[in-house]
Amino acid sequence: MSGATTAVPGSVMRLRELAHSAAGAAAVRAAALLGLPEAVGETPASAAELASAVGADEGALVRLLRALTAYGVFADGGDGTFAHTAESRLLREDAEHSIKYNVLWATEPWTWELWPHLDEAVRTGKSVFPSLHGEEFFAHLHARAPQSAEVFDKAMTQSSQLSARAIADHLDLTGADSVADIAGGQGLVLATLLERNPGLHGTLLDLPEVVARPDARLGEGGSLAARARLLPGDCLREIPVAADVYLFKNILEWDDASTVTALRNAAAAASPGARVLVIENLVDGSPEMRFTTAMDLLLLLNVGGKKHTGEGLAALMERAGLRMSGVRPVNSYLHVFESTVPD
Ligand SMILES: C[S@@+](CC[C@H](N)C(=O)[O-])C[C@H]1O[C@@H](n2cnc3c(N)ncnc32)[C@H](O)[C@@H]1O
Repeated sequence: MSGATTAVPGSVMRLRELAHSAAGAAAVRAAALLGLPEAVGETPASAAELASAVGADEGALVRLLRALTAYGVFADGGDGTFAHTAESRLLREDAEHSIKYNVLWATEPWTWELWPHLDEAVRTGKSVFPSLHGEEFFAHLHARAPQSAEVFDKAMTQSSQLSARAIADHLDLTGADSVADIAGGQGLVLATLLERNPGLHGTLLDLPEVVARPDARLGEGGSLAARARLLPGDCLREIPVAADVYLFKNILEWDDASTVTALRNAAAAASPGARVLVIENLVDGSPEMRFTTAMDLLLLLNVGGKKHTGEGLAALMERAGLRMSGVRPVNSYLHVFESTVPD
């Protein structure tokens, strides 16, 4: 090549990269599905070794690794070898803060079907899921995509692993005898709270398919089973549990009417003075706006829901008849909205 080169403006590159960002999502999903993060050990491995370990075409695998290294997922040793980075280690299932299932969940086949309909969802303000699949998202998942539902449960558990200790450090449950974790997934947060507060009893309410696969400590024979109750149910219909503290973590992400219904259902079951704590990452309080706003759009597409602003969430809690008593950060990205059930 010869002659002067004209630099492509940064804005052109940024917009092109944005338009092709599905390739990054696909690459990170492929790495996880191929088992590449497990195949790369503590010392750099050659492409040939990796291709043989994961059963891939070497030339194509080099291209995948090249794409991933451009995102900082794996490092190119420059001599035909590839090594782990902090990001690629998080894709290992055995990593301390693994987010492998978060990555798989965010890139499940159903997400690829939804994104092209974003303009339609923005026009209507409604989920496109029922018109595409003839049923609501969670019903569809449990009835027709049980493997995807399992990925979802594991993803939620991995997300909670990142914050459960901070939540237990943060929540002062002195004086409380009972806590109900509403839509608490497999119960990692509840188990952490019960371990931290030896006198506390807890109820885990979630959909039947989810409470059927609880955290091992809460299930039959588990170390906390004597203080735990597993309650299959639908919190949008009823929350049939009396507790001193009701916890809603990363669940009030439906349309506003459903969010208010869930909170009202808790208030209806509670005695005056019971605490209702909502833990969320916010679209106006997150240092990770690209992540939070992406989640916000995905929630619009799949359940017609949203991530909240701090003001918006507090307003919904008040609309449900709760008395707000404060908002505090739990860590760099989660906030706890504290309220009580009035007399
Ligand atoms: C985003 S996850 C959050 C799980 C958990 N609170 C956490 O932070 O790890 C949402 C949870 O809500 C549950 N869920 C969805 N709709 C529900 C409903 N109507 N009643 C009870 N649980 C529901 C799902 O099964 C899932 O476990």
